[in-house]
Formats: sequence, structure tokens, C-alpha cells
Amino acid sequence: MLRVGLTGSIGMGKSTTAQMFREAGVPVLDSDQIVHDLYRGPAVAPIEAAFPGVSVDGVVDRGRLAAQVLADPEALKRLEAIVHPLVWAARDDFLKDQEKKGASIVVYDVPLLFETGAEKSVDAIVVVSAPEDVQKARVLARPGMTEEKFAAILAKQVPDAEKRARADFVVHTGQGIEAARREVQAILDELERRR
Ligand SMILES: CC(C)(COP(=O)(O)OP(=O)(O)OC[C@H]1O[C@@H](n2cnc3c(N)ncnc32)[C@H](O)[C@@H]1O)[C@@H](O)C(=O)NCCC(=O)NCCS
Ligand SMILES: Nc1ncnc2c1ncn2[C@@H]1O[C@H](COP(=O)(O)OP(=O)(O)OP(=O)(O)O)[C@@H](O)[C@H]1O
Repeated sequence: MLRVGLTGSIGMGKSTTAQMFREAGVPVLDSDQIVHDLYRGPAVAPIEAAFPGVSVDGVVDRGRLAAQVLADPEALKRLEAIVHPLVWAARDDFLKDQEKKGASIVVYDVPLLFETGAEKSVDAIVVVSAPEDVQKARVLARPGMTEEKFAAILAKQVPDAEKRARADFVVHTGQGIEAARREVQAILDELERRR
């Protein structure tokens, strides 16, 4: 079973591209969704113990948590030490389940593939990319987004050019949905050939 890591910087079209893999019949594991589920379940107690006051009605409040960790690298490290092992366990369950089902390719959708070291646990890397001006226009169109927030998020991410350099495949999302879908299909064809 080939494990494909799918990543890309903010606003590059990662979720849209993940959906294309799903529509092509490939099982996709969404790491953001795993974290959201953990923050409503098994991660609540250990996070509340480490960061008192960040849970509300038994759910981790992401805004409160962000306020405590995003500007404090040491606090973020403590949070990651709680969250990442839980994410890895969920990922391993998914992989075992797909292996049992006989899947030949699975996609693991991870925004921070390079930043968290998850690149080491995949067999191929797909990076989703678009020209800078397209990315910026998409992100600034989101409610509540400002140039400053966008810049702060970008500063925490591995730059797009470096991501592309480390990728096995790049999906370009600046030329429309159909062009990207053709690239996704070409990647799947190539991966099948390599197996
Ligand atoms: C800090 C949290 C609460 C902020 O949640 P929120 O919904 O407001 O924003 P979101 O998750 O989209 O993150 C916003 C930006 O913060 C940065 N960021 C978040 N987590 C990390 C991290 N572990 N390392 C570096 N940057 C990070 C990224 O640039 C990201 O684009 C949340 O990101 C979190 O719990 N992070 C720690 C867990 C984690 O590592 N998750 C990511 C991969 S498993
Ligand atoms: N191939 C494409 N052609 C045209 N528009 C696209 C394409 N892919 C994505 N988009 C558009 O770009 C925007 C961002 O896409 P998406 O939500 O998939 O990005 P993302 O990388 O998952 O974002 P983030 O990581 O910030 O959550 C959306 O408005 C989406 O419709």
C-alpha cells in the first residue's frame, strides 16, 4: 500500500485537491479532521490539564488555545507533545484499516507535513501550489482575514518554493479545477505504474 502525503501552504487548494483524490476512489485521511475530533474527545482532558481554562463545555476552544500557544514556541511544543502522538495513533488505525480493505493507495492530507516531520512516514509527497498572487487573493477573501494574519501564518510555514522542491509531484491550482483534476489523475496513473 502506497502512502501519499498531500500538503500545501494556506489557501493553495489542498482541501479541494484532497476531494479530487476522494472522487477518484482513493481513501483520504484528513489530519485537520483528526485534530478537530480529538479536541472534542480524547485530547480534552490532557490539554485542559496542561493549559487550564482552554476547554469550554468539554470541548477545546481553539481560539483560547491559539492565544496561549501560537506566540509561545515552548507552549506549542508542549501542546504538540500531547496532540501529535494521538494523531499518529489515529493515522496508524486508518492505515491498518485500509490495508485490511486492500487499498493500493491512500492519501494522508497534512497541512504541516514538513513542519511536523510527517514526511518521513509517507512514500510519496504531493504539494498543492498556486502563484503567490492567487494564494493571497484567496486567503484575503476569507472573513476575518487580514494582511497581518496572513503574513504571520506564512512566516510559520515552510515556504511554497521549498515545499515544491521537496515534492515528488505538484498539483497546480492556479489554472482552474479541470486542469488540477487532470494532474491528480496523472499522479494516480504514475503511482499505479510504480507499484
Ligand atoms: C493552535 C491551534 C489551536 C489553532 O487553531 P486554529 O483553528 O485557530 O487555526 P489552525 O489550526 O488553522 O492553524 C492556524 C495556523 O497556525 C499554525 N500552526 C498551528 N499548529 C502549528 C504547529 N504545530 N506548528 C507550527 N505552526 C502551527 C499554522 O501556520 C496554521 O496555518 C491549532 O492549530 C492546534 O491545536 N495546533 C497544535 C496541534 C497541531 O500541531 N496541529 C497541526 C498538525 S497535527
Ligand atoms: N484547482 C483550482 N482551481 C480554481 N480554484 C481553486 C482550485 N483549487 C482550489 N481553489 C479555490 O481556492 C480556494 C482555497 O481552496 P481550499 O480551501 O481547497 O484551500 P486549502 O489549501 O485547503 O486552504 P487552507 O489550507 O488555508 O485551509 C477555494 O476558494 C477554492 O475554491
